[in-house]
Amino acid sequence: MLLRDMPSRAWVATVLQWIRTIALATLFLALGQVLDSAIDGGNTSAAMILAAAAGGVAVVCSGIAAALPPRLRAVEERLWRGSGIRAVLHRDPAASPAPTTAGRSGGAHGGAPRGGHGGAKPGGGHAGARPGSGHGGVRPGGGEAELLTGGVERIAEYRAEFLGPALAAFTAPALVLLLMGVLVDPVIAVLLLALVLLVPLLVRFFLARFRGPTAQYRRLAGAATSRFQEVLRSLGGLVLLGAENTGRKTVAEAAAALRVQAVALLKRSQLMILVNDAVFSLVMITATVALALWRFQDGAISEGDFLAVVLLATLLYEPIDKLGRSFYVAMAGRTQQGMFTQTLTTPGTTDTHTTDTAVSPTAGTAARTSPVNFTETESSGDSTDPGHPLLRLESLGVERGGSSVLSGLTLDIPRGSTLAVVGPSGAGKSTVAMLLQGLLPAASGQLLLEGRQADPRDLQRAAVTVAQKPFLFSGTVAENLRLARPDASDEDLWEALEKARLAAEIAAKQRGLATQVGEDGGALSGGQVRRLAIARALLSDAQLLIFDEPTADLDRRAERLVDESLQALAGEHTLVIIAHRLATTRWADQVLVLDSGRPAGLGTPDDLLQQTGYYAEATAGEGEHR
Ligand SMILES: Nc1ncnc2c1ncn2[C@@H]1O[C@H](COP(=O)(O)OP(=O)(O)OP(=O)(O)O)[C@@H](O)[C@H]1O
Repeated sequence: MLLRDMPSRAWVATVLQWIRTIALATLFLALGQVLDSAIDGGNTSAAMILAAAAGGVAVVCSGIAAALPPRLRAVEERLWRGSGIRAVLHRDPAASPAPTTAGRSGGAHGGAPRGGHGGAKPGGGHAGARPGSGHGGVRPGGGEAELLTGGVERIAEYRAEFLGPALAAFTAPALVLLLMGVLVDPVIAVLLLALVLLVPLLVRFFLARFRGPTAQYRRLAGAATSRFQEVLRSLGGLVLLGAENTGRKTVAEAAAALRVQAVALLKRSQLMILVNDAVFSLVMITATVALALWRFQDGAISEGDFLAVVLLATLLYEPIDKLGRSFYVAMAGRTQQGMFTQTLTTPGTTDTHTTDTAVSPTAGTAARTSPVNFTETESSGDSTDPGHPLLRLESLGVERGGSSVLSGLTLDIPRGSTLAVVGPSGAGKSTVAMLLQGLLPAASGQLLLEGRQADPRDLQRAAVTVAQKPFLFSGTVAENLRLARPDASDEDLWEALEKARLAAEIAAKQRGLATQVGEDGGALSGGQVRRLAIARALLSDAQLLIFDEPTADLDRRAERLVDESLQALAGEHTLVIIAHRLATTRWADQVLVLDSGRPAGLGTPDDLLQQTGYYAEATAGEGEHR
């Protein structure tokens, strides 16, 4: 357990602690010799020099061993947080960076995360890139935000500051007892060994007792953060509705639940400290003194040996002492590490269309316990099979919340074609988008990607969704674009902007690609934000680009520009456009009309306009309102 999680650099602290233990044992043995020599009237100087030297080594090793973990902790924090952020980013179809090659400091299993791809499932239902949600989709959910902040700190503390010293502390008794057995008295050493062997049993007992409450505490902390974020995000709406108190109550309830769990956890911690200090150390010292007295009275050991044995015993309860002091660090760190790996890198849950590495879908237990186990897989991005349409849907059905929301959907989406999906509210348009992006499973029928049965991971890699309100990070235009391809040159960025019909407007800005934008767009208009998201999606090299109501809430001019930018992609890219405004579907190759979860029409815009039905009626209605 310890070894698997331990970063390789933490071994330095472990080795230093081992040297310190041997030095301290040497010091105690030398002090025993000093006492014996003093009693016998012999020369004590050699033993005193040895004691002083050993003491010096112990002090130096302790100093270095104490200085190392905080540095390692900073490295671990950076790597884990980087890995988590990348996993979240990769979930956003419009923000899927190609892999970087950040450093790797770990051993075979326990290394720090490297810049690979974390699979990421829509975090606890809050953060997924739900195409129809109208949100950017990249924001981490509350639980994930908690993981990426406090969680990462706990993980780094556990891996960098607990594991190395803990391993040293747990193995130190073996060294001490060996020295005691060889140099003082094997009988005392063997009997104390029996007592020391109780430690692993105690550790198991407490681990089992703490695991549940710690995990529960972390879950509640995540839920509280999530509620808080939700309330913050919807504060404006809540105020308008006069419902601030509801928001306040929600947060207060989550905080109260967290408080109760925190108190329960503290109580258990106190119990642990009591067991450590009052029981184990007392038992250990009493037993050692009793054994030493017994052996001394039998004449088996000298006064000096007696002193050495008692002093050496103080090194024996180091493991339980360490455990008592840092138990919470270990439990919190392990729990967070497990949650981090599950939430941000669970195999088979996401990782969009990335171009060269991905989480192994078959990753085993080791992979699930550490986000470092990214395996290289082949890109699915470029493989094309001209014999098949890019996507084929055969009698597809989808269920949500236990009810059928889509059924009997059959259609082909050829490579380079544009499909517009239209229909009244609740017809199932977003459901189709989620299905095509691998975010919802098919309940019936089949979905073929290039002629092969597509599983959600294939679809997540192949498709990218540009959400209705794309999320921009605080940073420059270039930084926001490079989320999709970190190694893109400025030329690549301009090319993508050109295709998205945004290049001229960015070039006209004083700072060009270095123009600062923010979460709300900053220097950009709503339409420009959407075209920036289109450019970002283009940079990702996805096979399928899904646009979720790309022109919703835009004025006519902005709508026209976004529409032009989409048209410019037609033919070269495979597009699926979820459209409210039918004007944006006029140039589509085929239009799918949905009604109450069933296909109510499929054809070219012209064909559908000739027929009576939703498409013709809604198009006419739109014309009247313009
Ligand atoms: N999370 C969910 N759980 C259960 N049912 C859902 C869920 N989300 C949507 N639905 C239902 O699925 C059906 C299709 O919803 P969907 O969001 O795909 O419609 P839509 O055409 O995109 O609607 P809109 O234009 O209003 O966004 C609706 O009946 C809706 O109530």
